[in-house]
Amino acid sequence: MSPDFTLLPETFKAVEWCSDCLRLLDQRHLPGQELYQNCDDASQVAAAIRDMVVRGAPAIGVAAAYGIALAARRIAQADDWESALADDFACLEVARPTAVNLTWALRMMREQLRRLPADADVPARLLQAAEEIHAGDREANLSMARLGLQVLRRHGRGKQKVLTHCNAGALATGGYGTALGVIRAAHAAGVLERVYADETRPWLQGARLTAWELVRGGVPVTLLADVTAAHLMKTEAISWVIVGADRIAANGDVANKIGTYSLAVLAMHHGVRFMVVAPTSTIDMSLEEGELIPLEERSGDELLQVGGQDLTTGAEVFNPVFDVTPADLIDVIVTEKGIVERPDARKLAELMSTRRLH
Ligand SMILES: CSC[C@H]1O[C@H](OP(=O)(O)O)[C@H](O)[C@@H]1O
Repeated sequence: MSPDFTLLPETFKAVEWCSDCLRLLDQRHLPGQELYQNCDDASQVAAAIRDMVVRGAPAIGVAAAYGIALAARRIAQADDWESALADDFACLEVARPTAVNLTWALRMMREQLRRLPADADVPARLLQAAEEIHAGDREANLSMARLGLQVLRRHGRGKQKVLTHCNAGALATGGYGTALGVIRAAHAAGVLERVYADETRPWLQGARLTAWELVRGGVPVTLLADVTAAHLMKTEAISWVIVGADRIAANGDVANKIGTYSLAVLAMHHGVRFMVVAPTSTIDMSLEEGELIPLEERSGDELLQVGGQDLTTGAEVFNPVFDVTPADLIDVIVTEKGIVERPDARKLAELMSTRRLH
């Protein structure tokens, strides 16, 4: 019997609606400080997404949905709501390019707006739609945690050691986590010996966020430099690499935090299984393959300003913050709608045509 790990306490909320504003845990200051930023309008939410106050594909989508709800509350009355909200949708849509959950959430909000009757209380109904997107993501996290635990049990015996990259936890989602949701469930079920977390340069999501989340959750975690991953797989019995995703193309190629592709190549070389955990809101069936996914490049300052030290030398800086892992390096994609082993275009199309939820 799987444990009822839905009861595991969450001691923080990355994204929270607070009566008349959106409260965001400012992830730029973790782990040292738990500071919050309140957003009153869509442009503030867009800036928070762009500046990574809030980050993580599902969390970005949830925040953007609340951004539209905030915009509608400020407008209050409109004869043509689509026109009245056009600039708000536009500023949110361009906040970050890779996580498809952003455009998915805004599409859901736009479809909801178009379905509303003429006499609807639009601000109230759009807030309700944003809250449903938020709740739906959390439910999806819990479904994926259960399904991912089944996969770990199917392929392994006893307590397992896993490696994760970046942060795909409660901080990156509507609550609980995708990759870290599976890891939390495995720990609660007694099948996890230890999580190894890559520091994930240059933004250090692993060192600053994943380590913080897992220690607070009582999950045994060891932090390592990204460059240590190869040695770890060579010397330790790592059974899985478990990561999140920002966009999955129709053929199963996965865009995720920079460094994920190299982990997949290392995992193949060392016989370590590779699991991607992502809600179907991360799957972009409009893109045939991963090379079509827009990969964000961020300021070179993220590499040059390290620990208060300025590493500027005049050298050019290349700072892509996502890469693409081809489907043939992925053993399983876990979604809330089901598990896809050895993903390919046919299997993903079949999954996306499924309405059932686990
Ligand atoms: C649960 S998806 C989290 C996903 O988002 C991260 O990127 P960023 O921190 O830049 O928003 C990373 O790719 C994670 O895997």
